Amino acid sequence: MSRGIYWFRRDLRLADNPALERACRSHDELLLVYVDEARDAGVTAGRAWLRRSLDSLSADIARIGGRLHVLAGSAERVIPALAGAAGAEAVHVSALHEPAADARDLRMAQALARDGVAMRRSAGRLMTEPEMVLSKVSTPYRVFTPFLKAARPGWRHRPRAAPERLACFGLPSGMQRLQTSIAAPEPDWDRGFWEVWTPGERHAQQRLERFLERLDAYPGERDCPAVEATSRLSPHLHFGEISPARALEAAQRRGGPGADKFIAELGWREFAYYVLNHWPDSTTENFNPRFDGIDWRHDEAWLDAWRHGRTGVPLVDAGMRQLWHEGWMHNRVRMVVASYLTKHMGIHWSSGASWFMHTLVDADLANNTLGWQWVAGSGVDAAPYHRVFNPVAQSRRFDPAGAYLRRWLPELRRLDDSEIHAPWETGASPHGYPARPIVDLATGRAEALERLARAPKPATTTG
Ligand SMILES: Cc1cc2nc3c(=O)[nH]c(=O)nc-3n(C[C@H](O)[C@H](O)[C@H](O)COP(=O)(O)OP(=O)(O)OC[C@H]3O[C@@H](n4cnc5c(N)ncnc54)[C@H](O)[C@@H]3O)c2cc1C
Repeated sequence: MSRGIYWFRRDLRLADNPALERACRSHDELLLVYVDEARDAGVTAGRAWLRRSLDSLSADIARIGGRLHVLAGSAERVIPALAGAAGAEAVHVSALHEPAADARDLRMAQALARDGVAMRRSAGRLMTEPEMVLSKVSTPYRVFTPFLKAARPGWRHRPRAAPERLACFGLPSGMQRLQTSIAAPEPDWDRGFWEVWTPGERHAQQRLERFLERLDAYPGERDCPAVEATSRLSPHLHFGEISPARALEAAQRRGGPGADKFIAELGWREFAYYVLNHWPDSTTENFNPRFDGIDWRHDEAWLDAWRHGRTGVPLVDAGMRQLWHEGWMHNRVRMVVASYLTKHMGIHWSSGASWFMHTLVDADLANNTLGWQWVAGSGVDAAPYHRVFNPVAQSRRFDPAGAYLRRWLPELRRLDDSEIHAPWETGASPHGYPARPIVDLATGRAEALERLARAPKPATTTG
């Protein structure tokens, strides 16, 4: 009788999960576990999602005869102890493709090997192995378009069905004390999330199907925050409730210009992981060292106004309030709020990135870092620093009727379309909303450009 352990991480699904398929093929019985290591790491939107996603996965597993055990502790201790106590031959995982997590997997594989247990890692989270795609001179790509051109031919996919039955064995004796469950946030600040989201594999698949019906409109409407034109698959992809390959294959089957655009966006996710793997320091360091010399502003009151949607700039405030309420923000608005923080307010991108990591249900180290460094101008293939998004022009262009602003800023609901994007211009700012932007748009832009001009040019550039 061969026994294996399946350790779920960010692959919270049964279908199209190569690691799980391999585990089922390799053993007569499995022990299915999730190790909750972040119990003391504070409350985040992602954790609120995780709680429901694990409930959904547990129910799906139970339907096919298995059982998921959620255990508390450090995985580096829990997994080898479980393997030893259960007499498991192997521990199966999907690769995470985050440098720190991958280094830990390597340490764990070595520790397990000393006890005669194999660690089997399978791909599935990404469609591109970051190490496999290199330029002609064997260096990593720094620009998205050539990366996509090189990577995309390798994105082949044979969808895998979910296992029909799961034969599971129970926790070895003495291990029951590790069982835990993730507590609901207290107070229930996450309640707005569940008006728009349902975590879990089944809902991820349904969201994909609903999106495919609107795929033709995606290229034309994906920048309009008032329209539900994008897939909203990001939290499902982050937690692995659906594989990127499944989304790719479905879009390819559907075809058309919408499919090409959507696949390119999936490509940005691949690129973000690629950059993270080749430049692991980019999560904390400016990719472009010139940005180290910028005199960033440290202003808690400004940061607080930005976080809570009180800057006096309607599109920025609407975005930050959507983020707080839904745990998600439209991509166009993410760019605008990030630009306002880093350029107009002169606050370093890491402050915004860390707020996003706490408040987004799709908070993802790779995607978030790439997004912030891109907007700030400090990243790989970044927007040029002198590109300062004008939040009023963006608002007029992408939300001309102010529907998005009215949804999130009740104070401005009564303003007409000509006033709502920049209420201070006509003296229309209603009581209860800042009378003018915390940083004037023209002054903030000029100061941002001066700030960069003042930063000394480093003698050499890295990377
Ligand atoms: C400052 C900033 C921070 C961001 N932080 C995150 C984050 O923490 N987590 C996250 O998943 N995305 C992040 N993004 C990227 C992007 O905003 C979201 O992926 C997108 O809004 C999710 O909505 P969607 O699923 O409807 O996207 P769709 O347009 O339907 O795209 C499909 C999928 O492609 C991927 N994708 C799309 N755009 C990007 C992009 N620019 N970079 C990387 N992947 C992309 C996502 O996985 C997305 O779910 C950030 C962008 C910016 C500008």
